[in-house]
Amino acid sequence: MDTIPIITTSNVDSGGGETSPNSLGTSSSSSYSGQNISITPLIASPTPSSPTVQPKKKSIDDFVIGKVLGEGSYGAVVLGTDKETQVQYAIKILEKKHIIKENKIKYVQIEKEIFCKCNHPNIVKLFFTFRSDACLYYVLELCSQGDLLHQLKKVGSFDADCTRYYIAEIISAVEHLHQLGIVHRDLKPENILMSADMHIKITDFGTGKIMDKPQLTQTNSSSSLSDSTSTSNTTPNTSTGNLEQMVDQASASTDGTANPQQLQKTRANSFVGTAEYVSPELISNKETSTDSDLWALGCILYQLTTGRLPFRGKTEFLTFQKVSNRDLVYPTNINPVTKDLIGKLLVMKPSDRLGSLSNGGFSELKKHEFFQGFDWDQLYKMPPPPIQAPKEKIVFDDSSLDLSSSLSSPLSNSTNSVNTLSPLITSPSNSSSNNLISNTTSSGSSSNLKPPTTTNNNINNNSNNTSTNNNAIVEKLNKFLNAGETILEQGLVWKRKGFSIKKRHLILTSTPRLIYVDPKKMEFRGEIPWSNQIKPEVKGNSGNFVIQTPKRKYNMEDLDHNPQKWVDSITNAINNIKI
Ligand SMILES: Nc1ncnc2c1ncn2[C@@H]1O[C@H](COP(=O)(O)OP(=O)(O)OP(=O)(O)O)[C@@H](O)[C@H]1O
Repeated sequence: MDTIPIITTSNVDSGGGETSPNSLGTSSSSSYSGQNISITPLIASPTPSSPTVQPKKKSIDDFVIGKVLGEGSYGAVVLGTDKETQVQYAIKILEKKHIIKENKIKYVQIEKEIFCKCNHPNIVKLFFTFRSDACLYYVLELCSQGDLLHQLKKVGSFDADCTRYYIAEIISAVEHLHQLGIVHRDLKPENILMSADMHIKITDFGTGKIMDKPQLTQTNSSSSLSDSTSTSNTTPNTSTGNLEQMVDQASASTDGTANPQQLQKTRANSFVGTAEYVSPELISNKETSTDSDLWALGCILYQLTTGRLPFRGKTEFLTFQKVSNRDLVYPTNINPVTKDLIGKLLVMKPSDRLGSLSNGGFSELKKHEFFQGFDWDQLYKMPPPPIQAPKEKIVFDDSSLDLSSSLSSPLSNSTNSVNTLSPLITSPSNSSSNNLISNTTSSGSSSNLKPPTTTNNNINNNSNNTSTNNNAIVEKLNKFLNAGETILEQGLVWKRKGFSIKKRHLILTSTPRLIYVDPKKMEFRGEIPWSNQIKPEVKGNSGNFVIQTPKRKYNMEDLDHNPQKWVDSITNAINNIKI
């Protein structure tokens, strides 16, 4: 069984939810991964020059909250500017009630512990944590250039220099994790963010695993453990944790859904990351080790080089089958050295993967011909090369063409983490209904859920302007309509209430009614009471709008940055009723 031991670290949030500056500073000039370099100058601008010197306890009131940067399964991430220093951060807001309801306590705790342990220029830094009655806040290093997938999509695939540089940064970060005994378990371009100066920053440790023992390094002068590995001396503690206490306190004041049985189940279940990057050993026997990350690394190298996912079926089940059979097709004109490295990472037997402790470790991986002439010691001093496509187009043999694995396919707009494997493996029929198309549609980016271009039409009539995708969405929304009712406007919005930010599908109906639903679960969440006094108004220029009712103000942000459409549609609906 896949258990997740918890190691209590000295730098984990103090009890009582006090502000807790990350203990990064304890090794501010530490050597990690054997690179004797100072961390501080490498922190991407604009980051605090001295994250350790934070005498004052922080709270959310110390930050000016800006736009929503993204949404994860536990909550939203917003831009936050420290009022005192003007430094910008990404603030992850986790709703306690939601964490409890979704049984995510352990995952939230693991993520925080891993953030606290890490001290590497290519891993997102956690600077502060604090809490309010309703939320937990993680103040993180801001990565303003989106994620690696976003960068890859801009050019299709990376040229050799670019691939080598970014793979080297990923390797350096993964080596650091493994030296700390941390397995990421969900490495993929979406979890690799980009800083303002275009360095990669690995994030999303919610599915990470802290091994009982940190991975021993190879006998190699350039592989000493970093200062921060001293946390490995700490006592494993599987029963209590400050975060748990916090959430327990919260549960006392909510609906008390965090019953022990549920929590135990969550702990016992094993997250497997994302189908396309999952290693064969996880599929066959739910085994996970640092070697699983090497498989994912091979997948990422393939993806950056070719612009395609190495293993991609039309459903998760078919993807798992491809992984299990190592059903891998290379472009006909792939560089043989790159192909060799991919082949040595995508090896079925985990311990035979290049970089595995039993196969030379990271020092051997770094010596591969792919990195010939690459000065690892200079990695953090070199400016990143420009992101560009190779001069020669990547060519696949036509017979191997599987559009579903292409980056340009809408299927690959977003790959979603999946929880447990067993049902998907044993039940193909089940898996086909669980495929990534539906996952992507329900939880994917706004680009997948573009609203129809026309407004004030009966969208249910499937006008010519409406894409197939939109029709499918509208069809799904039909269940929220009353008899004879049609949709006047619909689209994804961020709905803000205090510091709670939720993604909702807002629907204006012909009755008229303004209802909002959970777009992932497709469940009704509420209704904005309609009256002729309702007043919609655009706020600023970043997609925000408010709907003022006699009793309450609803703050929204249109994900397509077209708040005007809501103001127009609502105003039209009011006028039509008046007439
Ligand atoms: N440090 C950051 N800087 C800038 N944007 C960020 C940062 N961290 C997260 N984001 C944005 O917020 C989104 C949500 O991040 P979060 O870590 O909460 O969840 P996730 O990685 O998408 O998925 P999940 O936690 O559900 O597995 C990211 O996809 C990214 O767009």
